[in-house]
Amino acid sequence: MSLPSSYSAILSDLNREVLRAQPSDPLQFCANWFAHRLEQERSAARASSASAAASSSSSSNPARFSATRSSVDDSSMREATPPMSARSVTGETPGVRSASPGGGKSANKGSRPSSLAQQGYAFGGVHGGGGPRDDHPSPFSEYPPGAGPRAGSSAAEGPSQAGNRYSRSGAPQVGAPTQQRALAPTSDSEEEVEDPRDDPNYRPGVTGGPAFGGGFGGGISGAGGQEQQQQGGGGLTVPSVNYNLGRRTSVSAESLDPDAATQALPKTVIPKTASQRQRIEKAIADNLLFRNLDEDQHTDVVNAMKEVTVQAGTEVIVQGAVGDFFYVVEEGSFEVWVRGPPTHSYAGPGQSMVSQPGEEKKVATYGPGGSFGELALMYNAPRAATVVATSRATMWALDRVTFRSILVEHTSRKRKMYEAFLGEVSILQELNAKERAKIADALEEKVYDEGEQVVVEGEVGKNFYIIESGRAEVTKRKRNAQGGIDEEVLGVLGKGDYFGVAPFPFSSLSP
Ligand SMILES: Nc1ncnc2c1ncn2[C@@H]1O[C@@H]2COP(=O)(O)O[C@H]2[C@H]1O
Repeated sequence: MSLPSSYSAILSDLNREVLRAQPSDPLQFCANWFAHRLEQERSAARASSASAAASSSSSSNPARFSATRSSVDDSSMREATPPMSARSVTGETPGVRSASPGGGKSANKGSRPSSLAQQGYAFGGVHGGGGPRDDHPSPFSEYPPGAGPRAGSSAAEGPSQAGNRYSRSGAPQVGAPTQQRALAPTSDSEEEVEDPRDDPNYRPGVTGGPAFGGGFGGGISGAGGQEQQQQGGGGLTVPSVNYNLGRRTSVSAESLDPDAATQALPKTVIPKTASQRQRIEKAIADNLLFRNLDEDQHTDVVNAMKEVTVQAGTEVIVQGAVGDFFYVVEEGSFEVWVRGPPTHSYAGPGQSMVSQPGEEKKVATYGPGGSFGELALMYNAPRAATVVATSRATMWALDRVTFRSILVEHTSRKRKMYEAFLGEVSILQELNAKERAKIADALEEKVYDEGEQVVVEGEVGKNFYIIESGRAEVTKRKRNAQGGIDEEVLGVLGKGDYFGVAPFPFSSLSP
């Protein structure tokens, strides 16, 4: 009996990479390489099936974005629309309200994994800034059994301990669905994905930021060494988790095997009852990340989710560890703690250096519908914070490979979708393709009903809006002779026009 040729080919590729990289930790290198390869192949397969579906339907069905525009952007609207520059407004002073039915179907609202593609797959090293605390039990220890500082702790420790240390101070905000129309960077969105380095809390050694606020992201890691691989009806392939802490997690890039895209790739499928599926749907209903997915992606996500129940005091995520899972909270509450970098003091000649662990601060809380653990998965960075349950809690965990392959695919689709549109927006004309791609990542489509206010005169503006389709009136309140308030229409905006607070880097281009 001989080995399958595809397997031999994979091993040849791996051997080549090992020879080239000469890793000091070959086992970790191989683990990373396989995980990366799997992500690439799944992403390519998704992209390939999506483009096949798109091309097979393209004759009768224009691209989604065109279809969106055509539904509202009729010729009369175009004629009624003055040149963009003349009608563009900045700032929040005038009110802007939708003047026509919100056009298009909102396809992609959501996440902004801006640096994902830029980072490629260069895994960051695990750094020590604020290592894991040693006073909380964790059935999800991200250490190999017996190897981590918390190896001896018991998962059964109860709420009393957690109650003392982690008094919950507030519920996470879970955004309700809104009627939307314009495209806005999600700079103030709870579920925005940001490069962790942009976060004010970011500091070297504590990678990551609160990208999603109440949003998403979480990581499990093979359930504390309890589980190295999950297997489901469909042949699950979750690489071993939790086995990386303290190891350098770097992967050298390899080219994508073009044939891989056409191969049937294993997906993570964890068998579930109908009621479990319903519970997942309810838990993710308000999460922007999941709202963006197409039907297949949605199904893949639900299939791959694993139910996890923890006791109060459990550290689901440990700062500094390698992240393997993203979590959505179904029930219960969590606190997020970030430990700052350690300080070092030196008393003088002959004295040794004294190091103090960094201060730990509570930075967020989560409750039902909240999600966490996305940062490490999106940015291939160590966990940016410790997340601890403050009550008994039930979560749904999504493995790293499924999370990344779906998100990466989604990101590239979103970029393609908005590429042409953004190229036509006057304020963005001077940007290069890469800069426009970054903006595409940040866009969130919102659909507004006719008459609905988008920004309100006098209120502090947070977003920058570009009109994808439809029209919006710019109005200003004026006192009339009778002492009442009239709304004077200053202008009408149309497709490609923009208003609101222009974020860097194009604020300098504002008229
Ligand atoms: N201020 C914050 N800094 C870092 N992580 C945060 C913060 N607020 C919430 N989190 C969440 O805590 C998670 C810890 O694991 P991740 O770094 O994967 O993703 C992180 C976020 O989902």
